[in-house]
Amino acid sequence: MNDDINQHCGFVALVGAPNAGKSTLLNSLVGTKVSIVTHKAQTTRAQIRGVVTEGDTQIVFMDTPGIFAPKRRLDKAMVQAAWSGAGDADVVAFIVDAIKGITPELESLMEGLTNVRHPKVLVLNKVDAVRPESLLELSAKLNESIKFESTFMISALKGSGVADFLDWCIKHMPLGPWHFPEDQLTDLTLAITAAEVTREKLFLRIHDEIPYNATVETERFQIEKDGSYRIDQVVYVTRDTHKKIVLGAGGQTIKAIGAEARKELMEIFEVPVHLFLFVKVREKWGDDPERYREMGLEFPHGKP
Ligand SMILES: Nc1nc2c(ncn2[C@@H]2O[C@H](COP(=O)(O)OP(=O)(O)OP(=O)(O)O)[C@@H](O)[C@H]2O)c(=O)[nH]1
Repeated sequence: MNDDINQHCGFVALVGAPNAGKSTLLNSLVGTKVSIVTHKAQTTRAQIRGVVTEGDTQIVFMDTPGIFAPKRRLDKAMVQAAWSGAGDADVVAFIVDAIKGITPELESLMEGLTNVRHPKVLVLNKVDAVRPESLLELSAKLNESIKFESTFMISALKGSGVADFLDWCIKHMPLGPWHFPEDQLTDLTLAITAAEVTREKLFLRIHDEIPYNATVETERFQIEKDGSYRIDQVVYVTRDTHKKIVLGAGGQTIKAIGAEARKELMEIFEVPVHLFLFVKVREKWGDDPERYREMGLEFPHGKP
């Protein structure tokens, strides 16, 4: 048993531009799949947490939604959620896509970051795909404009440098009782995890035909007597044409998405999974404040 008095516990916010690799890093840190990863931007909507416990220390990683210039209401709520996540953290890890380098988007992020008073570290990601010289140059430039406690060069995808970053975080967590039991990897409910997995499979299969406002919700999550899980989910789209795309000819596409999601869910939960997918049209959900509340997103000034 761990002695409460010696426990350390803290929050690390993973902040960065869309597609910088935050979800990939989180998965690598936690060692299992808790946050969805796709090749498209803005897939992370709510704050997903992964928990790492090592020795006396527990770290709660917050995978913030990509912060970018807000256009629609949903985007504004996402940006708000991301920065409020950073404000609550003990350490803010700024994840930068080293392939892209400094972009106008990154510069505006850096402006926001200067207002965050918590200790900040720079994490240059995707080092597997860039030349070392350009990495050093990028690191020097970023360190000139922001005071980072430390700089890490990592490949979240290949795992290199991730352990050093984790060690640093472990050493910098304040004294305090753990928030989660030792074996808990994520505080997401099983239902949300299941929805995230299906959403990932949906977007991986249907790249460009449907917009990002398609969502997946778990309507029923039941643990059966034999220990297996029965999961009913609805894929919500905004148009009838999108519904047809998701279903595919003779229901082929949704069947394939279901099969992939089910396979992965069985690997994650380590029990047999019965997955039932439905597709429904719900118009303009992107402008419906209720939906944001369900996702845990707050609005500035209390209303959209
Ligand atoms: N080459 C390379 N690609 C990476 C690395 N880390 C992530 N990627 C790729 O970058 C893309 C985006 O990764 P995500 O982890 O989804 O990025 P994110 O920052 O969570 O994105 P949002 O949720 O949109 O904010 C994916 O295609 C990843 O495979 C890395 O270390 N090297």
